[in-house]
This record gives sequence, C-alpha cells and structure tokens, in this order.
Amino acid sequence: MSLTAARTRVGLLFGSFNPIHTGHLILAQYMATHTDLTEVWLVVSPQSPYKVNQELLPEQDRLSLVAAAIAGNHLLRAIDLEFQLPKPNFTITTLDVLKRQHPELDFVLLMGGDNLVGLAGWKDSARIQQEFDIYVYPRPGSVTSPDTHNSRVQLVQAPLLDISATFVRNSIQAGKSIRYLVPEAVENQIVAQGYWQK
Ligand SMILES: Nc1ncnc2c1ncn2[C@@H]1O[C@H](COP(=O)(O)OP(=O)(O)OP(=O)(O)O)[C@@H](O)[C@H]1O
Ligand SMILES: O=C(O)c1ccc[n+]([C@@H]2O[C@H](COP(=O)([O-])O)[C@@H](O)[C@H]2O)c1
Repeated sequence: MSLTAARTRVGLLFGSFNPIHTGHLILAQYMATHTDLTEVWLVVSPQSPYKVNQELLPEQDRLSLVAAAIAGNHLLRAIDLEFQLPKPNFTITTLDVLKRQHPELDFVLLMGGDNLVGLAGWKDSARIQQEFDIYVYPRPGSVTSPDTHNSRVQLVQAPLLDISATFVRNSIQAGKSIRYLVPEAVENQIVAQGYWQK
C-alpha cells in the first residue's frame, strides 16, 4: 500500500474559443469523467500564434461565452490567465506560470491529433513534451496512434463531434441556426449581443 496520496491531475484545453461549442464541451467533460483527471480547465487564449490573422471576438466576450457554457459544472473551469501574458500566447509561458502558481497540481495537456502533429513547431516543444503528460484524442484526418517515442503521450478515445468554431461563425453569418452546436446559454448571448451577425 502506498503511503503517498495521489496528486490531483488537471487537464488543460487551450483554445481561442471563438466561440466555445459543443465539440469542446463533450471532449472536456469526457476527459474530466472518463480519465484520471479531476478537472478540466479551459484556457482562453487571446491570441494563438497560429491565428494572428483571424478575426477574433474580444477576449472578455469569448471568456464570458465559456463561463456561460460551463455555469454550474464543477468539473470544468474557465481560465483567463493568458489575458495578462505577452501576445501571441505561447503555451509554454502559460504552463510555466500555472506550475508556479499551483505546485500541488499535475497539469496534463489535452490535444487533438491534428495539434499533436503541429506540436513540434511550438515554442519550446521539447520541454513541453518532457515536462507534461499529453492526452491526445483522435480528430478526423489526423494521426490516431500516439508517438511511441514519447511515453508521456497517451491516446484517449474520446467521443467527438465534428464541428468547429469556424462552422459556428459561418452558420451565424449565413443566417442559419446554431441550436445544439453551442449550449443554449451561449446561443442566447450570441444572439443578444449580435456577435458575427451581418
Ligand atoms: N469538435 C471538436 N472536438 C474536439 N476538440 C476540438 C473540436 N474543435 C476544436 N477542438 C480543439 O479544441 C482546442 C481549441 O480549439 P479552438 O478554440 O481553436 O476551436 P476550433 O473549433 O478549432 O476553432 P476554429 O474553427 O476557429 O479554428 C484545439 O485544440 C482544437 O483542436
Ligand atoms: O506555444 C505555441 O507555440 C503554440 C502554437 C500554436 C498554438 N498554440 C496554442 O494552442 C491552442 C490552440 O491553438 P489553435 O491555433 O489551434 O486555436 C491555443 O491556446 C494556442 O495558443 C500554442
């Protein structure tokens, strides 16, 4: 019997969340309930290094949509830490701050197979892969087998919904319904504020 208590493991889903949608939420909730993670934190990135030209809703509005989406869910948390960090937001910078702020927690990166392919090009990619466990979930058109050279990468067969924030934005702009693509509270806020409507 081990005398050391298991450390609390927290999953981190980084994203622009422009806007958050049901695909993000199904994934986050599954990770929080079907793996060894205790919670999943949704880290809102004001400016992803790869999305500098994309038209983004102001970060506070994106955060507010995330908060509306997860209201009352004690397993998920919205994190605005990157709002105070230099832009564009490099994930290693945020990870270093989170580790300093929460030495009692073990952070696990959640990543789609599509992002895992690009991870090699991320800032301090080698350090990210050495210092953090990464749970990879398959995404359509991406590699589904984990990198066997890196024992910290683990494949999680999460149920996925093939929708994107781009699809949600385009639907709004085309005057189509986004019912069920986003939670009702998010849809109500988008409609009330007129986000992405022409
Ligand atoms: N349907 C989905 N299921 C699971 N993960 C998703 C889904 N859509 C996006 N993700 C992942 O969630 C994270 C944050 O995504 P992001 O905020 O960039 O949303 P997105 O839908 O990919 O946005 P966009 O369409 O604007 O590029 C990324 O790691 C992305 O790969
Ligand atoms: O740190 C990096 O070099 C890096 C490069 C690309 C993307 N990221 C982060 O990955 C998250 C998802 O990015 P994206 O572009 O797929 O929305 C977002 O939080 C970005 O800040 C981070």
